[in-house]
Amino acid sequence: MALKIKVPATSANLGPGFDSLGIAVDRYLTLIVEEKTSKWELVHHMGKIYHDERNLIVQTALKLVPTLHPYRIKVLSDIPLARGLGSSSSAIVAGIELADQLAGLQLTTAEKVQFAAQIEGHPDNVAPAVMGGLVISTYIAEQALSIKADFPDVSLVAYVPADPLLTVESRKVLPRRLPFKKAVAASSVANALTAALLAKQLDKVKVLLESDQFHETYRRKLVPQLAQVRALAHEYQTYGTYLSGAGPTVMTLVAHPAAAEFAQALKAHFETGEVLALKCISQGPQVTTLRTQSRPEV
Ligand SMILES: Nc1ncnc2c1ncn2[C@@H]1O[C@H](COP(=O)(O)OP(=O)(O)OP(=O)(O)O)[C@@H](O)[C@H]1O
Ligand SMILES: N[C@@H](CCO)C(=O)O
Repeated sequence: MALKIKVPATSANLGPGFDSLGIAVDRYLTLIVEEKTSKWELVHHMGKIYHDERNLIVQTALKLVPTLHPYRIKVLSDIPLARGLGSSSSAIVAGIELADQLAGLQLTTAEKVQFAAQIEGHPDNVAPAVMGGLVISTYIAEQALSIKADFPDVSLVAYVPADPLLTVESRKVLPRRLPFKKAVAASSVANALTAALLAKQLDKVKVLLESDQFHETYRRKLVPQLAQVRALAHEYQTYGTYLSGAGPTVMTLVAHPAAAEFAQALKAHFETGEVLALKCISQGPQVTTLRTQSRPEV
């Protein structure tokens, strides 16, 4: 028997919800856990990602259970790496599910989010990767607290630039401090956006999603495509454009009937990069047991 673990991609921040808001989207990291081996062996075609115990998936699993026996694992992914779609969070959550399954830990959802957030450094991507849907997170006394909600029924169109941008680099341009008045104003925009999303008031979502004062101002020099996508989006029936995670992906909420046309317009506008039609999904990780003879569908 082999084990299959499938973890969704995520899009964090949603404009002003910096380090707090995130959604799960329909791209996946998939592990096929095959057989016990003498050393960890990760079989993949993902470029400069470790194939041995230094891999983030295994590192995470070993942090939970240092004595975990090594396995050969096939890793498949359609999540672009270091592009703002939560690839590292999916790897961390996959590592937690791996340890949970192999060692029979029976971790709770809250324990998985807490552990994943400790490794990732913030809960906004890992929480929806564990829980699915739209998740609003914070820390209270160093404990991650995450609330899952429905996301409005809209299409998501992502413009994924060709060049990667590591989160660690994109965080370096952020200010170390914000003046009190500015912090109050910025967090009130985030509060109102959360309310508008929950109340499905899409007309208000648009202006709030595009009024972030925490990070986009500082990061726009790293991602000039943000302003370009936003300007183009204003010509279509859209509900706001934001920098997905730490960038460089730029995400737009689009009314279903306008999604294909807007995606075409993005493709025509940019000579490089990729345009992805996505949707928010309510399911978190899926774990299934496979018969070894059958070829797994991924
Ligand atoms: N499947 C994987 N296996 C092992 N390591 C991975 C995997 N996916 C991502 N990583 C690691 O995570 C790094 C990218 O993480 P980073 O936080 O910079 O971007 P991201 O998670 O894709 O985007 P964001 O956090 O902005 O949504 C990769 O360079 C790699 O080191
Ligand atoms: N909130 C994080 C998401 C990327 O990990 C950031 O914007 O840096």
